[in-house]
Amino acid sequence: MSLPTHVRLVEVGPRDGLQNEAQPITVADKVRLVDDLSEAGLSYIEVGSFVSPKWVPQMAGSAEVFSAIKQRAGVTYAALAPNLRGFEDALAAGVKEVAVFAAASEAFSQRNINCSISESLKRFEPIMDAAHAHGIRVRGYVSCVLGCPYEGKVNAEQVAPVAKALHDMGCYEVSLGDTLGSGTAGDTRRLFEVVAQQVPRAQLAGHFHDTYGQALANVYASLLEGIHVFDSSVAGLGGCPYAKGATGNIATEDVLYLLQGLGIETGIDLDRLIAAGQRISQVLGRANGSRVAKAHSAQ
Ligand SMILES: CC(C)(COP(=O)([O-])OP(=O)([O-])OC[C@H]1O[C@@H](n2cnc3c(N)ncnc32)[C@H](O)[C@@H]1OP(=O)([O-])[O-])[C@@H](O)C(=O)NCCC(=O)NCCSC(=O)C[C@@](C)(O)CC(=O)[O-]
Repeated sequence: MSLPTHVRLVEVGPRDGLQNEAQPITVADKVRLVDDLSEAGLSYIEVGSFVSPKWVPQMAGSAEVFSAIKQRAGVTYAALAPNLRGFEDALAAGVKEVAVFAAASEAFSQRNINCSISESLKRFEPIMDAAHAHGIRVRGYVSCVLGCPYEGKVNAEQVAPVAKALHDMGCYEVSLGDTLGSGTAGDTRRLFEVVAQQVPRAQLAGHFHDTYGQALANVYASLLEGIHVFDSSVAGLGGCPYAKGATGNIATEDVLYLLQGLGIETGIDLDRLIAAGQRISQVLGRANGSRVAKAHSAQ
């Protein structure tokens, strides 16, 4: 399969990245991050989550963040909603696109959203109805597509029915998440080959954590499988509160560098993106997780 000429990057740093930080982060710092990212040319930014603050305290100020960001034309600002309550809160905050999130592993589903996979899919149905009524687009996630922190190996055959269920209920795109970051390029190719029998490749995305250092190879393997949407996190921020030891998502800077080397367009300015990542890393007082940003600042 030939490589795409254009790739869309879904920036999940403000949500998937910051949700895992133990220290308090001010609304102003979150807003600055989102604005820096839109100014760097990201066209899709996951800004926050409308989840229980008891489960993920760091996302508690998401409505305030939405009301303070500079919303640029052509940029999608999205939020996670685990249930109808979350969807309604997102709607009240002016959110125009939401994401629902299921898992391919029962144990992770219980730890993350306190219900079984089938209960979660039932819970999403009223969200889909309400979203349809309000003209809101819904993206879907499947976590633990290549491994589960509680159950170990996850087969592509476990992932495909969950992805299909999300697609069938109206998610316009389903992002397959290697939450644990343990998958290899071979696993990734097989995953897309199997899932693409149920959901068109053009409606699938890759979401890779870099715990085992395989994320960039997995992006390349996905490109070879005809996937052209990837989730990534500036400065490699994050992890998952319910996947102990999992590191951040693949750094947006590193994916962008790979794509530029392949002549694939994204519309993102690498220098501005690196500056955004450096700034949030300083705010958090942690090393920048992007290899490209580190190399750039060493020059
Ligand atoms: C789904 C629930 C709410 C179920 O949690 P529950 O305890 O079963 O829910 P409940 O309906 O029994 O409600 C319990 C309390 O939460 C409140 N509540 C109920 N819903 C909401 C809401 N929407 N917003 C705010 N508050 C809410 C509700 O009002 C009640 O408050 P109380 O009476 O105790 O004061 C909970 O498990 C939860 O919020 N989980 C979120 C977990 C999460 O955000 N995980 C991280 C995102 S997923 C991820 O990172 C993976 C991904 C997407 O990046 C891909 C990958 O890498 O794999």
